Amino acid sequence: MSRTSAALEPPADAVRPVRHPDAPAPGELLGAHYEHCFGCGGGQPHGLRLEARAGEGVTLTAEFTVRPAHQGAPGLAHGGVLATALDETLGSLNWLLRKIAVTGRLETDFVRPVPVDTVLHLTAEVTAVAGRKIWSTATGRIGGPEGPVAVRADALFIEVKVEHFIDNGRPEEIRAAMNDPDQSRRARAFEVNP
Ligand SMILES: CCCCCCCCCC(=O)SCCNC(=O)CCNC(=O)[C@H](O)C(C)(C)COP(=O)(O)OP(=O)(O)OC[C@H]1O[C@@H](n2cnc3c(N)ncnc32)[C@H](O)[C@@H]1OP(=O)(O)O
Repeated sequence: MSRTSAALEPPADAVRPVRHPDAPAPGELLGAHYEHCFGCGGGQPHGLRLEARAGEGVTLTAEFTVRPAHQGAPGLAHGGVLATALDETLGSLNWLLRKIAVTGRLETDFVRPVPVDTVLHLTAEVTAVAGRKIWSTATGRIGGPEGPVAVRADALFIEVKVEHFIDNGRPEEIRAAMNDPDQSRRARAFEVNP
């Protein structure tokens, strides 16, 4: 299978990622970073409700159960939904670095069809960092954490300042997120150091 594009090959001067000292302990559930996130929030009726758990180093595991609302072909997960699960999993890794970053590029291989009711078992890790760029990779398996690979992705995240969201997001949601009395939830909505 073809490997990814040149933009997803870290340069020679890229460095190994460093887990932030305040990152959640290995095994700890990350929880939703924002209630209305389609990938992980509980406030989206048809959202993925993906659950990610910190791993060792800058790695994590995640699970997503394909529901009927996630179909593309009859009885099968939509490819865009699977890409969303990969994007959410990869995006969650940045919480272990305590960096605010958005997806710049996401390249996905769809290896096997994923039926409704299947649990997709994901693993992900940051592979390299250079300046504002963060390279990461994820794999999704079915039939169990050691089952056959169904999807995989490589990605480049770009670190941004919190103003990225404040300046570009719809004011209504930005205001609501910033006025959340819970400081930790307020911070996590934008993945900012609390
Ligand atoms: C907040 C919490 C999130 C928690 C998890 C959520 C998981 C889901 C994650 C997402 O889905 S985030 C939403 C989807 N992504 C976006 O909406 C991003 C939209 N794009 C942008 O806002 C800008 O294009 C971006 C911030 C990514 C880059 O713009 P900048 O003006 O800041 O950067 P610039 O264009 O100067 O590029 C900086 C470097 O990155 C490189 N780069 C930027 N975009 C790239 C790209 N798409 N592909 C490859 N390289 C890219 C660029 O070539 C350059 O490399 P060099 O430094 O080596 O010159």
